[in-house]
Amino acid sequence: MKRIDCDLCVIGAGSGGLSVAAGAAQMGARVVLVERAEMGGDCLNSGCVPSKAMLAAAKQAHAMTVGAEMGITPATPEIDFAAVKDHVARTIATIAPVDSQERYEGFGVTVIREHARFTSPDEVQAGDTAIRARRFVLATGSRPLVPPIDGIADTPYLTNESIFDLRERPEHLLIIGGGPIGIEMAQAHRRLGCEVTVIEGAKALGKDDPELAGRLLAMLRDEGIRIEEEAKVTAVSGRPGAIRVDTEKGVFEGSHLLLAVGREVVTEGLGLDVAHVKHGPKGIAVGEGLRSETNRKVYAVGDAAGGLMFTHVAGYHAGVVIRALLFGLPAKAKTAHIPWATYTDPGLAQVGLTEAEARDRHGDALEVIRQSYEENDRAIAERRTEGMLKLMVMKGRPVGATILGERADDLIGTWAIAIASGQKLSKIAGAVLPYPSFGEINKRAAGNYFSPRLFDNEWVKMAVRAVQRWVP
Ligand SMILES: Cc1cc2nc3c(=O)[nH]c(=O)nc-3n(C[C@H](O)[C@H](O)[C@H](O)COP(=O)(O)OP(=O)(O)OC[C@H]3O[C@@H](n4cnc5c(N)ncnc54)[C@H](O)[C@@H]3O)c2cc1C
Ligand SMILES: NC(=O)c1ccc[n+]([C@@H]2O[C@H](COP(=O)([O-])OP(=O)(O)OC[C@H]3O[C@@H](n4cnc5c(N)ncnc54)[C@H](O)[C@@H]3O)[C@@H](O)[C@H]2O)c1
Repeated sequence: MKRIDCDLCVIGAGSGGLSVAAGAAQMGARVVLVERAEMGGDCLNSGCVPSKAMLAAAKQAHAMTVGAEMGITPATPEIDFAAVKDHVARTIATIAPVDSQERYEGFGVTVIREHARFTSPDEVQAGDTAIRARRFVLATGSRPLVPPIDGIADTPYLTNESIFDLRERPEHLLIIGGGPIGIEMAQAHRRLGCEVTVIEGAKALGKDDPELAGRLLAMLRDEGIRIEEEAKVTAVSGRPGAIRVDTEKGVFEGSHLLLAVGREVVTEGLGLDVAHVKHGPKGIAVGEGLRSETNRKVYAVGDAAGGLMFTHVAGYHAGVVIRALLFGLPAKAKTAHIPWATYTDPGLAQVGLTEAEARDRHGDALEVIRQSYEENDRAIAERRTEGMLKLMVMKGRPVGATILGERADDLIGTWAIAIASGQKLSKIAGAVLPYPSFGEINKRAAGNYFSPRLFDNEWVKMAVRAVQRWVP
């Protein structure tokens, strides 16, 4: 048995673990990083990257079918599904060097490619190496939840871990779950020539603003995706190519089944009880500082911490724990400023409070500003006017924003920065932006807050008249 003593042992080389290891090693800490599978974790190998690559191919295919109003004759795209998957694999391969073992070893990190588990509160075993560390970071991620549906054990199904390897086009993809995974995969597959049915037990995109999520769902239905809501699944059955899903709303039949019903945090096999690390079904029990309440040597980041499950959250967590671990400074992980986006076309993005949450918290003092894409010249030129920004404002400061439309994922960034830094709307209204850009939608919304205060204000009018009388 080899022995390593270090400052920091990071378990898991996904978005969270990689960020912690890179930051800590480059700032002088002795770091060991343990990964049992692919470097890069879920995001690179079976999450964000392959899903966005597939959506990009789908968008390209869709673009060929529209455009008559711009004078471009629509064409039926010929889709080579296996070649689309080659594009997905190439995308992963292009990004992979950034997360590679070699790169991390270049930072001075000792990388061990083994399963890690605690053997005591301050020691981890990985293969034939025992690692004693002053601090540990659990960045062990999550995996697709497989619910105990009747018949699931005998029915072939796909998850995000297998769907990107499928090289033949599913004739009819049934998707259980209308969250971001289900909805992104639904549009990608529909535009790549599959019949798609989404079976959702409650409301699809239920974590988003119901009004703008509802508009998006209507557009997806117009593209030919069947989305059944309030259809709780009672049983599944079938064989490859012939799947049946029984729900309280009826029976659905298709050729393939994708499970997209949420994630579960991986806690078993880690020796958490031996290490006295409290954990539950939602993940490792940590406080605001992401530190275990029962073993003060242990921190958890990313999906393992059981909160919002996004790559940028894992990266943010890394910054929080590095501050505490390396400099002993107090640090808290907050959530109010965390944005997210669903990368459909058009996209749906959120930061801060939704309208309903803001009304609950602020009551009548809340102002909701709406800005349609229809008034944006760039959106008109590109025939992408089917969008809307909803801005929740309290006393001149944004407290939430929801955007449905082209480039929603980029546009939400302005509001993420504004909310994180407590900026006033006047800063955004006063910004000079290039014309014609989609970004002007944000500026216009901020301007709308001030327009009635300036233009419908008798005091302003009186002041202007008075000054004009005296100006030479
Ligand atoms: C289909 C899909 C699409 C997504 N799209 C987006 C998106 O567009 N944007 C976004 O922000 N987020 C997206 N996400 C979420 C994002 O992928 C995750 O939030 C992110 O990967 C979490 O990073 P992590 O480091 O916490 O965990 P992971 O990336 O899961 O990494 C955990 C690592 O720990 C390793 N590990 C676990 N246990 C052990 C052990 N005992 N010993 C050694 N190694 C271990 C695993 O092998 C894994 O590599 C998506 C997720 C899915 C499934
Ligand atoms: N664009 C992005 O950033 C992105 C994309 C994909 C995934 N993700 C991350 O991955 C996480 C997991 O995504 P997800 O879509 O799997 O989970 P989710 O929890 O967001 O959605 C799962 C959906 O499945 C439904 N459901 C659960 N059990 C069901 C059943 N038995 N029958 C029918 N419906 C059922 C739920 O009501 C819910 O709407 C997300 O919360 C997000 O954090 C992010």
